Order: sequence, then structure tokens, then C-alpha cells
Amino acid sequence: MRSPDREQTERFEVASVDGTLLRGFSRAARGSSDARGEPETLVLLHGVAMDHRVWSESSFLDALPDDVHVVAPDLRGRGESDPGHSAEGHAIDRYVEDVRAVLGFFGRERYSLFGLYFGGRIALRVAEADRRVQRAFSFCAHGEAVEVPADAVEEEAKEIEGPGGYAYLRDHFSAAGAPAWMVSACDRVDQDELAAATRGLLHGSHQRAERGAADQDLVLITAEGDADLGTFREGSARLGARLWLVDSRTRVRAAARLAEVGTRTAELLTAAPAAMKGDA
Ligand SMILES: CC(C)[C@@H]1NC(=O)[C@@H]2CCCN2C(=O)C/N=C(\N[C@H](C(=O)N[C@@H](Cc2ccccc2)C(=O)N[C@H](CC(=O)O)C2=N[C@H](C(=O)O)CS2)C(C)C)[C@H](C(C)C)NC1=O
Repeated sequence: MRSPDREQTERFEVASVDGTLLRGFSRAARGSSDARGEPETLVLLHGVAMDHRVWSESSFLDALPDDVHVVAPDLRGRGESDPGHSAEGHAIDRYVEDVRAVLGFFGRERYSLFGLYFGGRIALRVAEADRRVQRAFSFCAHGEAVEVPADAVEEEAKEIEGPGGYAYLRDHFSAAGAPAWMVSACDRVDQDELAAATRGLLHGSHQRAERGAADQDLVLITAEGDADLGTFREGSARLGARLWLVDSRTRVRAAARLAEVGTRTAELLTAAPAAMKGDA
């Protein structure tokens, strides 16, 4: 845990390959990072209907120790980052470029990524593309190929850009048992950008992720009761990834477990290298 008054967050802004400006927050590492040389840098990637504020609101951030440098960008079209404008502007390859631009900005040799839902899928794709990624955690999204049903996604995008867009999302997540921070996050996202991001899922997000470097530590996380648990197990075997299960009936309900996953993630980040091999 850390004392709030020692909070040292600052903003950053970085241009992506296509000129889109990504903005976000960086919380500097303090304390014993010199014991292990460069401090761990953990880049947090939020989901579709969210922005960077979910990390503090879910108490995930509080679970991270002082000596981890935390970087929390707003994905394009969310929070303070520039819009993606179109479905093509929200293709997964644009998100991968955006995250790699953030990695370039902070200039570290190695990074850990933690992604939430679709942010987890982005994290796995960045790990595949970029050797600087030492660890990638995907919360409630696996890396396998998925059928992204164009009709259902188009229907959802139309709902989202319509007069009842926010109600659609709030009602769905409330009914699905999502925690309050996840329901309220939807209201902060611009409707047109959220509709474009939804249609953007039809541009490449169906592809499976491959393992990047052999020494990457990949971690899939899902609910014990997840109906798609089998796919997560397959993904864990195929990618040589750890599989962590949280005590909840569904992936959406698992969001309430994010702070405890933060604690477990911090243990992996700050574990002595020898201890990491034995971890289940
Ligand atoms: C029901 C509805 C509120 C919900 N809509 C969302 O939530 C967000 C916000 C708007 C668009 N949204 C999508 O997700 C796209 N719409 C869907 N996509 C499915 C899905 O599996 N999506 C994955 C991510 C993903 C995407 C592409 C490829 C792989 C993985 C996912 O993680 N979904 C979980 C819900 C869950 O795991 O049960 C959440 N995602 C939110 C987020 O990322 O912020 C927080 S919860 C299928 C068709 C791909 C379905 C489908 C009905 C169209 N609608 C939803 O799922």
C-alpha cells in the first residue's frame, strides 16, 4: 500500500505512428527500486468502455507497491487521448502502435503490461510484437481466435451511438453484476468514439495472439465460473502462460476482484527472479 500524500503522478503525451496523441498518467517509482536496478514499469491498459481512471477507482492502483513505476494511458478515443475517429482508426493494430509509442516514450528496456478485458487482448498482441515486454497480464480476455459476429457488433454499435447508448451499457453491466466503477466508467466515454471502437473490433481483433519472446511471462486471468474457462486453459497451454483464477461466477463479476489481482501481480513483479520459476 502507499500513502496518498506521497502520490507523485504526472501527465504524459506521446504521438503514435498515425499522429494520434495519446495522453495518460505516470506514477513515479519510489523507494527500493535501486536494489534491483531499473524500477519495474507496469503499463495499464483499460477496456473498451473505460478510461485510465478505472485503475484508481477499482483500487488496483493502491495494491501496487511504491517501487513500481505505473503508466496508465487513455486508449485513443477515451479519456484525454485524441479520437480514433473511425472503425479503421480503432483497429487493433492502431492500439498496438499506440502502446508501443508509450513504451518508446518512457525509454525502458523492459516493461510489464496489465490489460483489462479488451485491454488484456491488446496487451497480448503488444507482447507478441515487442521484445521490450517482459510480462503481460490479461484480465478476463484470452488470446485465442474469436468469431467477432459482425451483425451483433454492428447492432451494439448502433445501440451505443443512439439516444439510449449509455443506458444500454449501464443496464447491461449492472445486470451482469459489474462493480459500480465499471458501470460509471461507460458514461465518461464519448458515444461516437465508443461506437467507432466497437466497430473497430471488426478490424483485426478476431486474430489470436502468438507468444513473443521465449522468456516472456504471460498470465491469463479469469473467473472460476467462467463459461469459457476451457478456452482460457487451451490458451494457457498454447502460449505457455500461467492461468490465474479468481473467485467469481463470471468475467464481468470478476472485475470486483481486481484489487486482489493487483496484489498478486505486484508479488510477481517484485519477486526475486529465482522464486518466479517455481510459481504455479
Ligand atoms: C454486452 C456488451 C455490453 C458487451 N460490450 C462491451 O462490453 C464492450 C463495450 C462495447 C463493445 N464491447 C465489446 O466487448 C464488443 N462487444 C462484444 N464482444 C464480445 C466479447 O467477447 N468482447 C470481449 C472483448 C473482445 C472483443 C473482440 C475480440 C475479443 C475480445 C470482452 O472482453 N467482453 C467483455 C464481456 C465479457 O467478457 O463477457 C467486456 N468487455 C468490456 C470492455 O472490454 O470494456 C468490459 S466487459 C465478442 C463478440 C467479441 C459483445 C457482443 C454482444 C457484441 N458485447 C459485450 O461483450
